[in-house]
Amino acid sequence: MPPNPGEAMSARRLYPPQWRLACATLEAVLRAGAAADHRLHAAFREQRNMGSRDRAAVTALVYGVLRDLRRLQRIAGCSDANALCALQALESGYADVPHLAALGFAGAEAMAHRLRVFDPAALTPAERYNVPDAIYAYWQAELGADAAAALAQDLQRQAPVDLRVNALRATREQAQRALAASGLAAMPTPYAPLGLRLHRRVSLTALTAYRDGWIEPQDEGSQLLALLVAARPGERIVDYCAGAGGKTLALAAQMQDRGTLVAMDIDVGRLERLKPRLQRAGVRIVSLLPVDAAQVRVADFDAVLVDAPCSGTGTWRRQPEARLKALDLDALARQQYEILARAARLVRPGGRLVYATCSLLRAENDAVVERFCARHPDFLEEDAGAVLAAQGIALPGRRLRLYPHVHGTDGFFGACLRRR
Ligand SMILES: C[S@@+](CC[C@H](N)C(=O)[O-])C[C@H]1O[C@@H](n2cnc3c(N)ncnc32)[C@H](O)[C@@H]1O
Repeated sequence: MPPNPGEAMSARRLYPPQWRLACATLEAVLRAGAAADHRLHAAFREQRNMGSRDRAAVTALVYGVLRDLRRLQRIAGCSDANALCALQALESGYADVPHLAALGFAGAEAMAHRLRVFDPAALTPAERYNVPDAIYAYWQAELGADAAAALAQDLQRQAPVDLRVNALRATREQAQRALAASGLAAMPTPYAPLGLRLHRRVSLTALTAYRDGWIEPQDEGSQLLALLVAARPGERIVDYCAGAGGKTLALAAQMQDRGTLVAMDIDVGRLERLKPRLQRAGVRIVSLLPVDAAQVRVADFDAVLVDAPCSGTGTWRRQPEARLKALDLDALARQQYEILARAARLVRPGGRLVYATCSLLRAENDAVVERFCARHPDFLEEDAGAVLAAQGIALPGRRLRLYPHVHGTDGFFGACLRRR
């Protein structure tokens, strides 16, 4: 925060098109539930005259508000997008009061005053860390006050850019050298053997290593979930909720592009987005099929991964607006159980079933696995930590639980089951 908000004469210049686009985007996210990144991508594509600085300023304003929404709403006393953008601009030094007034925002002086007199001690921890009250109370009860605060604080931060090196094209060291040649320092991730981490955002599509299929953006935690499948070359595997295929690509690389890999999803539009990624990665073993396609036989696969749709609480670093979604946890858990039970039919006797989410809520994780095991005595749970240990990864625990404040990854959950 500038020392005296509203009088920061050194304020960076915020141009009218940047201000208008930031306010309009925020309005769409808050009122219509739009996804901020989609909205911004579409706007930047349309407004070709916006350069990288414009885009960076708009993105910083919109995400700055979304990461800190509850605190800013308390200060503003309202949820008006312009008021919230103005507060963010004042605090981050993007604009001062005269500048905001020149941009046409009439409440600039009032917002600067509110900022000056606001007492941060008036905030509850849930407001300070921008978490819905019910979820914060749940984390406090489950993890304890200190861990809940550490988790919530980390979920407010910006995530690093994690990459998975495509072992079909390059080793981690080769990819690291290629990125260094493009001026990017990439550090090996602590747990995932093919992960690299960048600490600044770059346009990946401009990189030769990306265009040549050596690297794919993928959070380290998501890479670890794919490793729970322990896929081997020549196996028959289904990625039951493949979406745009982040984990399908990781599985294909584990399988050295040998065997059968079926990527399914209820939303075939998402699967379409996988096609160019498969081509870039040099993967040929993947068939894209709608969920429960007739040609997929039951009890015919060595392993099935269920990366279930969920609340996404573990990914709030990347999608801060996901906190705004009203959650019906009972309905989500029912859907997750049903998907897991349908997918389980495909597993052959002796085969593996992996249940994964990017949720940090027991109702979507342990409770679903326990309900499934209680109703499917032909499946036994195995030790997820042992599955990873067999691949040289030290993350002990019967179920994989990844937290940003502990592991530096997004939040994830994974459980390993085997059919008798
Ligand atoms: C967490 S996302 C998958 C992300 C993907 N595995 C990845 O790594 O990029 C969950 C996916 O489940 C899909 N889905 C929702 N309901 C489903 C169902 N009944 N059967 C199969 N897939 C479903 C959604 O369309 C969504 O793509």
